[in-house]
Amino acid sequence: MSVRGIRGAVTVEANEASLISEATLTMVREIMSSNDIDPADICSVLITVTQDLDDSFPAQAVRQLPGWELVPLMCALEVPVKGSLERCVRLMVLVNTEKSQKEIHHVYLGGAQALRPDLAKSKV
Ligand SMILES: C=C(O[C@@H]1C=C(C(=O)O)C=C[C@H]1O)C(=O)O
Repeated sequence: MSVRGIRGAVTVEANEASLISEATLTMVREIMSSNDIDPADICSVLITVTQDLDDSFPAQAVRQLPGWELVPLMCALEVPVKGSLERCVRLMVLVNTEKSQKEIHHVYLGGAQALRPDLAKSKV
């Protein structure tokens, strides 16, 4: 068993709490299903948001998912690099798994696919 990191990123249509929650949960569900993860095996989750998303804490939505009550969550601001992708929620999930690094599926959705086209396309 090793600790592996799984990355996710998704863009949000507008700075509204419901849209931030919806996009974040879509990304979380896709990470969980494509990597066959049980929330009890998650060590922690770091969520970053770009500065233009200030209508809610995405962690509050994630915590409502069944089985996620004890998963340690943390939100932070993404590095505000000039000209970088707007309205983006990023995730780093640390999980205990038997999978190798190559077997991990990272999830880039919507406009965030442009961040890592190499990962967005590949399903190892
Ligand atoms: C390219 C991304 O955006 C930024 C750059 C990263 C990188 O170069 O690896 C990782 C996270 C972000 O700080 C991404 O989210 O993948």
